[in-house]
Amino acid sequence: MHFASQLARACARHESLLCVGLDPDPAKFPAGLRGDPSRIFDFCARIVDATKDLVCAFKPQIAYFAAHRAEDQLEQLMAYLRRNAPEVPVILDAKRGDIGNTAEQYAREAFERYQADAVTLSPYMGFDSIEPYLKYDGKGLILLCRTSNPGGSDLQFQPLANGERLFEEVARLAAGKWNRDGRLGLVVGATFPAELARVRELAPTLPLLIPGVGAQGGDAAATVQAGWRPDAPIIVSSSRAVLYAGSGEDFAQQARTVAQATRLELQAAQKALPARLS
Ligand SMILES: O=c1ccn([C@@H]2O[C@H](COP(=O)(O)O)[C@@H](O)[C@H]2O)c(=O)[nH]1
Repeated sequence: MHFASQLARACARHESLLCVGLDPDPAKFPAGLRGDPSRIFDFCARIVDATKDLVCAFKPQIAYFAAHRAEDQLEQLMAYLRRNAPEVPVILDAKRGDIGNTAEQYAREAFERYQADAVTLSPYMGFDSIEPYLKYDGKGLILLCRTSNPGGSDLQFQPLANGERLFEEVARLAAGKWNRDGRLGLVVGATFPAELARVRELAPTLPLLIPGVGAQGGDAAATVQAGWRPDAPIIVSSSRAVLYAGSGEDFAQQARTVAQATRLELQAAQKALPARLS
């Protein structure tokens, strides 16, 4: 199934715009698992079980697995997600970007090895670095546009000859000539609601993956206001605030409590939108 359809179904079925980011850091694990990289899968599986009915997507971040030589546990987690939460699309956060023949290998990694439904990519090497991923039918490609970190402005805010800023050009390309079969989306940080609104203007229907609520301090209500429209999906991602909500035996229950609160905050913001927007 097409990534956009999977996402729309999961959003509707779970009445949720929330994505839980799976960034497993053994140093932050609860007592009993703490400091043990061989328990990465176990930790993530408990979080998945506790939140799978509350989310529109999961987003494992590949670095947290690779850094601990735990790619096998990422494979195990992807298989677990397919078995236990088949209705929830999985976005592999890998931020890949390279020349075509290397990109082919990264695409194979994301879509064949890990069987992700979508992958995050850096667009700064141009369209030929994106093209190999398009060979995988139905898969979503989510391009970095206006990232959530303060240093994102260093390059993404650079003005171009036409007066627009670089992130605006990325949004235009993704909504226009690069979006050959409607499978592109954009990453925009919740920490910059004004730019989020600008990206929504330039890319009125593209799915936006929005990290930055929770630990980075982005405002959930402002995010919905700036980015969500009924025909314009947003995927609001939170990792640490959910994963490490508790450090005791009840950590998964604590994660659920925070995920549920964030989901409800996003729902309330949807309902508060003026009728002309919703
Ligand atoms: O602009 C971006 C793009 C990606 N990320 C990733 O999202 C999560 C955020 O984690 P939190 O704990 O919720 O802050 C993490 O995996 C980043 O690599 C981002 O933060 N900003």
